[in-house]
Amino acid sequence: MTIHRKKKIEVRNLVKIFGKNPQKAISLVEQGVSKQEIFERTKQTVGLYNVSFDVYEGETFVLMGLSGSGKSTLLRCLNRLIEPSDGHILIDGDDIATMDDKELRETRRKKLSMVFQGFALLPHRTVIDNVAFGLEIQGVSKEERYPKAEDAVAKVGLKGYESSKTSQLSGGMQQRVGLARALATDPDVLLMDEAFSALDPLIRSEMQDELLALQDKMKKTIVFVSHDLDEALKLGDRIAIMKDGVIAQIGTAEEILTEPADDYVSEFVAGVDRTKILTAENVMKRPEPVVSINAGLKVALQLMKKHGISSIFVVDPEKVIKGILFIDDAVAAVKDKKTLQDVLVTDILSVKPDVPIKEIIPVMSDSSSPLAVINENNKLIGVIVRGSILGALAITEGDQNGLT
Ligand SMILES: Nc1ncnc2c1ncn2[C@@H]1O[C@H](COP(=O)(O)OP(=O)(O)OP(=O)(O)O)[C@@H](O)[C@H]1O
Repeated sequence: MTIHRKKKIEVRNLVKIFGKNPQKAISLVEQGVSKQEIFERTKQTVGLYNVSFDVYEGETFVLMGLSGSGKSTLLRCLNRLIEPSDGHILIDGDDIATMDDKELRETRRKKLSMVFQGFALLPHRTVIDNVAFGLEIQGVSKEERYPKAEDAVAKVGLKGYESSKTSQLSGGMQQRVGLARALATDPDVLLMDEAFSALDPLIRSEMQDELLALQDKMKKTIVFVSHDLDEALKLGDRIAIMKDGVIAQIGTAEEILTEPADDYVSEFVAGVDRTKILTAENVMKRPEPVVSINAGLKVALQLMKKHGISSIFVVDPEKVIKGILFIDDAVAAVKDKKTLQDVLVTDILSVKPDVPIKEIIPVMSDSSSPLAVINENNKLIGVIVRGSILGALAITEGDQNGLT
């Protein structure tokens, strides 16, 4: 079944050249001249070149890349804080790039909100006033502003702090105020520019968790700029890796880790702890062979011998897992004239498909049995053996993280 998701943002052939003579720079980019050389020859900076991508409704899309790769420029083109040199940016099908001032103001007001790294708060005003301020500049009446601001303050966990001055709050709390101010207008699209980069690591991680929890409920479309790969992998439904003003790859965390588009992306993700990102689903094999609970021991034994395996999962006709049969038990049972049911081990190791490998490795290293991957109805959907994990991590024998 194909799921058709609504495109919220469509970026087409977006170009941004900083400087007075963009055309000269564009013709050099087209000839494959590097960004550095273009700058040396023309004094024009290639901010973005021919960038195209879609962001789906309800998606968290992360723009990721080294300093100067064009992330902020791209984000700021989306609400035209930076004017694109060329290309199209459709939001719900309407092209931001060609709107007149009035249409642009209206679209920003109704659909877009931005959260900045430096919080951009008014330090001597209270929390509630800062949040309401976002609504005030949109022309929302005072009667409407304050109830909306209170809702937003509660959403980000700052209930009780409404009358505190923002200058007296910690960095994490200030960023919550920044987030509340952006949420108060109930935008469809949140643009977040390195929103958590100024926070220390623990608070930052807390804010990331909070955003994930909020997003679970709000289902906004979020474009999030980060130069931190761990943050990108944690937050992004999909990630665009940028290099020198172009997108090197777009994909889910798993896609980027397992199928990097080029050497640049490979190097970029080389240091990532894959065990945190890859899940049971990414490393499982097809559950074959399995044996039916209604089959005899002899059939089970034949299957194990034919496939050279020492155990086999036993399922009912609906593929619901019933247990595991070990070859030694099966051989003994045939001799003793027992049935499959008599020697079936029902206490099996199993995981759900979304469990990270990090949690699976200790389980596997304590046991030689394969691990069953089951869905919410207890149907067997995959099997994990040690080799599948090692293969996915592509680690060498001397470095098996407790798997030996
Ligand atoms: N106003 C400007 N005038 C000239 N060049 C600019 C301007 N803004 C950005 N640039 C250049 O455009 C390129 C992309 O910059 P941008 O700020 O988008 O990168 P970034 O990936 O967001 O980096 P960072 O993480 O450091 O913010 C850089 O080479 C930068 O020097």
